[in-house]
Amino acid sequence: MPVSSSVDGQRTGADDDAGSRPEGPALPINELFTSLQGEGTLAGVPSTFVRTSGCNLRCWFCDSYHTSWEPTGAWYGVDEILDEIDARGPNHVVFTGGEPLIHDASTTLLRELDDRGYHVTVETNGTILPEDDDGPVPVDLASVSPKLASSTPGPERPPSGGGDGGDGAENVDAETWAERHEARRLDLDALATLVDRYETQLKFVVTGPDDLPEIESLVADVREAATAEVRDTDVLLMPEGQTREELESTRRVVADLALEHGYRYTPRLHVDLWNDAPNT
Ligand SMILES: C[S@@+](CC[C@H](N)C(=O)[O-])C[C@H]1O[C@@H](n2cnc3c(N)ncnc32)[C@H](O)[C@@H]1O
Ligand SMILES: Nc1nc2[nH]cc(C(=O)O)c2c(=O)[nH]1
Ligand code: SF4
Ligand SMILES: [Mg+2]
Repeated sequence: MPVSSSVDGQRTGADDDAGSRPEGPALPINELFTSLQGEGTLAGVPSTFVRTSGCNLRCWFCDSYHTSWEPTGAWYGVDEILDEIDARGPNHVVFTGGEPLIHDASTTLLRELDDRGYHVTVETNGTILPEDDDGPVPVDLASVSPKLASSTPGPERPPSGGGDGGDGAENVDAETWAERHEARRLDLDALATLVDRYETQLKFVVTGPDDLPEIESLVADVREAATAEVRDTDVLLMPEGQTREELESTRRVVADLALEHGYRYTPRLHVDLWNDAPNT
């Protein structure tokens, strides 16, 4: 089984409560664990996962909604997070969330990880760039998952966990969040910049064949806007599903779509192995 740690939400208050937030660069951490990378081109590689709380989007299917609009966990100093990563074996680190790049201290952590020689994958929705006043930060693999129209929540597709949109920072109703999600979910300039700066995989969550026209049109737009090449095998189709049972009904359909369009298929290895258990 994957190994979780003391940085797994035992402290209280994933908010700005000065009493629980350490001085200096810090991140609200939902979970920190060691597992096999379950998704994408590095699937199967032992990796330390750092999952932050909070997100700028509200995908109805989010498998990590507890980090995004029901934030749990606590603030940890970047130094504490680095100590925990150093104490584990893997050279591969996966920085995820929530949306990890909404936090100012994400760039501090990423620069430190680069200095220490880790291979770092950033799992991001592609709406925010990993950069600060000192410029772009080093990332070994940008694992970008642009969100399609089929991710937008609505009355018939309420967000997982029934979240009403409260994200710890401000409380707005579900309808407002649906509008915000729709307005924010795609930023072509940010996607093109990620492709130009980093080794990038575009990892789409596919709910069914109706998603393919939007994927094809978005990939064409990114190719047009970016200078770097986007190969068909850099485009990954990932079946939507938080549980083995859900994946059972989507993965064959999505695998066939990948074959048909020449894109790459990615499994959700961790779901196959450990279903929807936390810290996996
Ligand atoms: C929880 S997100 C965190 C990183 C970032 N916010 C993002 O969306 O890319 C991690 C990965 O899980 C994917 N994901 C979330 N819910 C999913 C689901 N129900 N089925 C398949 N993939 C899902 C996301 O698209 C993303 O690739
Ligand atoms: N094993 C495992 N692999 C993953 N790859 C990306 C994940 C994520 O939630 O970002 C993830 C995850 O939650 N678990
Ligand atoms: S972008 Fe979507 S999938 Fe990623 S954490 Fe936010 S709500 Fe979840
Ligand atoms: Mg996950």
